[in-house]
Order: sequence, then C-alpha cells, then structure tokens
Amino acid sequence: MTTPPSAATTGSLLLDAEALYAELLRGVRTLCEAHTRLVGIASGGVWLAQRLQADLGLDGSVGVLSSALHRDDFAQRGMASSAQTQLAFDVNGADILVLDDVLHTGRTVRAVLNELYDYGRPARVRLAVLVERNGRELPIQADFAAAKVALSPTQSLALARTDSGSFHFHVQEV
Ligand SMILES: O=c1cc[nH]c(=O)[nH]1
Repeated sequence: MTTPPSAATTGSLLLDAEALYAELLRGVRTLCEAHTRLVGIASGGVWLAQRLQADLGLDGSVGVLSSALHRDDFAQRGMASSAQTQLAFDVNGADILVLDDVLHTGRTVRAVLNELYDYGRPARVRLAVLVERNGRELPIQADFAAAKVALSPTQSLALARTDSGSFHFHVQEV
C-alpha cells in the first residue's frame, strides 16, 4: 500500500479525489495484466473502473457488481439499490480486479464477492480502492489503496463532483 504525496493524507477534511485517482491509476498499472478484467462496485466503483479502463487503453466495457441481493441486512432493508450486476464476460477462470471508492467495513465487498461467485469461479479476484478507512468488520483488505484515512466511527466519507468536473471526498458526521 502506498500513500500519495498530497494533502489528502495530512488530515485535511477535503480530499482531492483527482490526486487520489492518479495514484490509483499508478497502482492499478502494477496490478493489471493484459487479461485482467476491471469490475466496479455500484455505485462508487463504476466511474473508477470506467476511467481506469480508458486510461489503461483496455478494450471492452467494464463489469458492474451490485451488492443488493447479498447484503447481510437485506431482511431489514430490502433492495437498498436498483443497480444491477453486468458481467459481459465469462467469470470462470477470469482474473478480476474489483474497484471501489471507499473500503470501510468490508461488508459490501463480502456481498459483491457472493454476487460474483453466482456467475462463476474466477481464477483470481483482487481489490483496489481510492481510500481505505479504518473500521473493518470482516477479514477483507485491499490489494491497493491510494490513501489510508483514519476517521471516527461517527464520520463517513462522501464523494462529490464539483461544477468543474473534479471529484472530492468530504468527511461528514453521520
Ligand atoms: O452486506 C452489507 C453491505 C454493506 N453494508 C452492510 O451493512 N451490509
């Protein structure tokens, strides 16, 4: 794991997601092989996967994984999202790099892994994220995180797009 040389890791409450993206691109280049398939977790990981796919010059469309059907709180919340999984390739034997904006408890990653395995048995699955924050509740970790941020349990990270099209993370009290 690496830490970007930007204000994003200095405790600033405003993280420059574009700087983090540049760092993520650098890390993903080291993880990707020609046959690697990029798959974004809906919704925050999909724009990442699409930008990476374009910036890496990879052919085809990225995959999308929805956690909706496998959430462990499905019984209480029902369908928390209308996003649908789209995997236009054979998952069996595939080398898959899952992308998300923030890794927090690990529950969403657990849910999308269950979803992924409904489609087949990949050869390998790895995870890259823009931001890894504290608060893991499952034995899940990222293979690459552009930044690590320590927040209190009452805080969350929200991604916002500015009028100029750049992205920022804001720390919010929940
Ligand atoms: O399964 C899940 C996924 C995200 N958040 C949860 O609380 N549960």
